[in-house]
Amino acid sequence: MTDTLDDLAVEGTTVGVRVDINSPIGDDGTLADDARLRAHVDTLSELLDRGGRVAVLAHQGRPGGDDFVSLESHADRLSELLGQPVDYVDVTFSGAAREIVDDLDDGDCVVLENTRFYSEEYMEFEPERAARTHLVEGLAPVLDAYVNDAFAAAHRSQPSLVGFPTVLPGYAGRVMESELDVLGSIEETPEPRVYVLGGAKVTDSIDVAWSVLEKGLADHVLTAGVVGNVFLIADGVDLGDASSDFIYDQGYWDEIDRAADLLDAYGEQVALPRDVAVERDGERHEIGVNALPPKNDEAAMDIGSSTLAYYERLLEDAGTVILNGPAGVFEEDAFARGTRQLYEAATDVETSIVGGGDTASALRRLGVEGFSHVSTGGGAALRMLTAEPLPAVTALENGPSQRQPADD
Ligand SMILES: Nc1ncnc2c1ncn2[C@@H]1O[C@H](COP(=O)(O)OP(=O)(O)OP(=O)(O)O)[C@@H](O)[C@H]1O
Ligand SMILES: O=C(O)[C@H](O)COP(=O)(O)O
Repeated sequence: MTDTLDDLAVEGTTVGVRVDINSPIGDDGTLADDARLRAHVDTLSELLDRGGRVAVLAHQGRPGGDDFVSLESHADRLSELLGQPVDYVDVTFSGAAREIVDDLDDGDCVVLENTRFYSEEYMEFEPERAARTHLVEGLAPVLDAYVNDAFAAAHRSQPSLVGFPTVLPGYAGRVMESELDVLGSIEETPEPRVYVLGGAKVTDSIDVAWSVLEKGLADHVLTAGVVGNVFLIADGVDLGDASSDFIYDQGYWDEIDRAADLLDAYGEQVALPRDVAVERDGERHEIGVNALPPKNDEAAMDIGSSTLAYYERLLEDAGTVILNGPAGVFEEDAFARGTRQLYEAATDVETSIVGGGDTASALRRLGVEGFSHVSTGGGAALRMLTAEPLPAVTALENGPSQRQPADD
């Protein structure tokens, strides 16, 4: 069990708070969506209201990407969301950063620079080694405690996630606590349990499928999106060149063999699309799998109506549904139907859990709501849904035993 904010004596304590505010960035290089910032408001406000001195740590993007930008606009938006000044500092662990953190007063909040501007933060380490990186060795001396609220990054073994709790008392923030609560007790959710695997992360989805079927966690796995297309090809369906080339170009061709092996081992529990939707004459056109390949070699962009009816029947009997990834190219109106209808059907299941940051924002855009839990995490949620440990959570659990008394 990890300690939470209930176990931390916050007043007068300087706390390094790792959040995940890795967000879409606009053409002007600033924040384009604040959903992930909103998620952390409860944790940050609680720490500030209880008299904490808060230094926010976070990453944005990956080196080389267009979204690999500074956290200045994130700090501006956090200031609006928290209703108090939030300073931004363009360094993370230098002498200047230490001085600013050391000078914080009770209730002050500062956002330090993008942790990934420092090369070690984009590497994975064992916690003890991560504790000896420049970031952790530089900053830890001016911190009294570490709070990890970055559930969405908890599958990474990077210094800001596993190094700090190895040298400082570590606590789960409110986002982390609620994610661990819900996703950590997957085995206790009502059965039958159905996993819906869509989207474009084929390797991750096949890993999840193997794992949940092997562990007996899933009664059925429903496939959709690019994942469904890979399974169709693995099942011997000729999807045509457009879809096949797409899968090849995305580097997923070898996954077809893994999907075929999975079908050999667990075929009866894995549901495949019965029809797909393509674009023909500028409109959505559905084709049954027996009539494939498409005559004009159009790409399969969504699951069709027969598949939806079939999947809805399987969901009617489910006690729990766990969904990750859209059923089609939801960004285009004509191909959003599969995602909207399938996810809407899932809201009727007793326990419905959605993993995947992109999926969550797709659902917001499509106006689908009513799930038991929408996770802030993509990869992290997937990993937890297979009942695998997350390095950042393990580091919190194993951290220094020294704990401070809670506030009175
Ligand atoms: N049939 C399809 N052909 C091509 N692209 C597709 C198809 N179905 C879904 N997609 C694409 O998959 C993408 C989303 O998949 P992804 O796996 O990244 O979702 P996610 O799991 O919610 O993401 P994350 O885990 O990062 O939060 C969308 O951009 C969508 O257009
Ligand atoms: O957006 C995410 O999934 C997390 O912030 C982790 O980001 P990463 O995949 O770049 O490590």
